[in-house]
Amino acid sequence: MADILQNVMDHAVAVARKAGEVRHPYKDPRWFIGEESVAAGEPSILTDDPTWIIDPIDGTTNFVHAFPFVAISIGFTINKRVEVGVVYSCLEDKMFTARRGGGAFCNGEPLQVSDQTDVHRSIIATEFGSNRDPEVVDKIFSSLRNILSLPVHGVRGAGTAAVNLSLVASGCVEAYYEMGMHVWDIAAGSLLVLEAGGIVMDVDGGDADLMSRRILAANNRSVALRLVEQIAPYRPDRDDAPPAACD
Ligand SMILES: O=P(O)(O)O[C@H]1[C@H](O)[C@@H](O)[C@H](O)[C@@H](O)[C@@H]1O
Ligand SMILES: [Mg+2]
Ligand SMILES: [Mg+2]
Repeated sequence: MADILQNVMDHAVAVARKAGEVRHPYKDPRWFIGEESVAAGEPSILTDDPTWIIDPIDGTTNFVHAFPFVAISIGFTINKRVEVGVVYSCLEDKMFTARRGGGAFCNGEPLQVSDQTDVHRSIIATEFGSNRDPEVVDKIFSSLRNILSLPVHGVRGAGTAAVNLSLVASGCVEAYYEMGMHVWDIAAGSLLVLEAGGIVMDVDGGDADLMSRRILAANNRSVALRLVEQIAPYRPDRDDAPPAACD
C-alpha cells in the first residue's frame, strides 16, 4: 500500500514539474479537497491538477454513536479522473485499494462485484442523509418505497458512503445510491467499484459527476437502470457551487 501511495505522489511531482509548476504537491492547498479544509473555507474546485480528495472520518455520526462502520477515504485525481482510491474501514480493519487499470483489492485480495443481474434478488445500499427539508425527505422515501416494492431482497445502509461503495466492490450488495453526500465521501470508493468490474453513474442514468453530490454505483448496467426507474431525483447544491453572496 505504501508503495502505491509513494508511486502516486512521485507521479504527482513529475506531472507538476512537467507543467513547470514549482508548487509542492503535498503542501499547496490547491492540490487538496478535504472535508475539513473546505469547512475551514478552502476552495472545493476540482481542476485538472493532481488533487488529493480526503475524508478523514467518513461515518462521523456512526463514530459518535459507536456504530461500528467508520472509514478513512483518500482519492487522487488527475484531469478530474480518479487514478487511485484508498478506503480504510477502521473497525473492520479492511484496507481497500484501487488504481485505475490495476484492479481493486481488500487487504491485498482482488475484489469482484456481484454477478447478480436480477434486481429482485439484490441488496441495495443507500443513506437517508442529513437534509430534513420535507421535500427532500419525501423524495428519499419515495425512492425507498419504489425500490422496496420492486421488490428487492433488502435495503441496507452502513452510515458511510465509502463503506457502502466498498460493499458494492466486494459483491456484498449489488448497488448503492445517494444524493447529498460530497466528493470526499465517494472519490476513492467510486474507483473501487469501477476496478472491481462495476459501474458508476448519475442517479438519473447520465454520466457520473464527482462534484454533483449524486451517485449510483452498481455491479452492472441492468441492475443500475432498474434503480434509475425507481429513484426520485433531486439536485443538492454542487460541491463546486460558488458561495452564496452575502448582503
Ligand atoms: O461522516 P461524513 O464524513 O460527514 O460523511 C457522511 C455524509 O455526511 C452523509 O451525508 C452520508 O449519508 C454518509 O454516507 C457519509 O458518509
Ligand atoms: Mg464523509
Ligand atoms: Mg467526514
